[in-house]
Amino acid sequence: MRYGGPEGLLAVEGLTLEVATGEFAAVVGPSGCGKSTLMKLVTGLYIPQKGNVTVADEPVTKPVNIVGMAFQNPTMLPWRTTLDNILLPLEVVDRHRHRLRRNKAEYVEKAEKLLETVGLKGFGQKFPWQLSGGMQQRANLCRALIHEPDLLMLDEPFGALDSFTREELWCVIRDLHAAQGVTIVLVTHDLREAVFLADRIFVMSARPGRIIKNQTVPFARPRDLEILYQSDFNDIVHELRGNIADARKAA
Ligand SMILES: Nc1ncnc2c1ncn2[C@@H]1O[C@H](COP(=O)(O)OP(=O)(O)OP(=O)(O)O)[C@@H](O)[C@H]1O
Repeated sequence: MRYGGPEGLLAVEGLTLEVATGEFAAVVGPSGCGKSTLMKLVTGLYIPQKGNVTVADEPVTKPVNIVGMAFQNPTMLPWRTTLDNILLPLEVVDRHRHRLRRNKAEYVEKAEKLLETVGLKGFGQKFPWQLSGGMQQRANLCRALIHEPDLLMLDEPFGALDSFTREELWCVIRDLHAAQGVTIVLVTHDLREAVFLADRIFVMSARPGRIIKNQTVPFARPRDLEILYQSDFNDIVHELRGNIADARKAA
């Protein structure tokens, strides 16, 4: 994938990876290596000049609607309540728009249930600016999940949070993954986050990004936060850190 025409910037090249249905994959790598580009290619926001992207056995040729996305900065519309922000994807996607009009009460109930799952019961009528950063991230997750996506793409969704809130949200995501069987791809700079949450971790090279390591995480689920203090957990984090440092040096 090259940005800005034939002479433009080559963001990723020879980038191959496969994520199985229901799997939790994490993507880590040096800053600027093309992680967000990978997310945009998978979701069909960009179409690569060379190569193929396949989601649920279909070639990606336009934005994929079985995907839910959450990014680092929750972009909630300030003039809509949290609940109305969560319902927004249903208004945008054609297929859902008609159903939303007919079955609004059903969708409101679903949004309220999601809010409860992420610990925001009763906050639906608040405006985003009345919520803390961590609460907005939680609401952002509800918005990514409202249309019951088969694939959830998370791009640094907890980056801006303090470590306690981040760990709390790791558990929310862990439980969502266990309960809904959704396939998840998480881009993160936080190696502990990757090892805590993922079944498989892909390490990318420096730009132009490609996969230089495919690491299976051996820990059984459900994982408890206590695992963060185990030496075999930290060995994996340490090794990944070395892989990324080497990739940066090689750049
Ligand atoms: N729309 C765009 N137009 C031009 N260049 C872009 C565009 N988006 C990204 N790039 C460039 O492509 C390269 C890869 O960017 P990308 O955001 O995918 O990396 P990243 O690994 O997610 O970065 P970070 O870890 O810093 O968030 C960078 O050099 C970036 O400047």
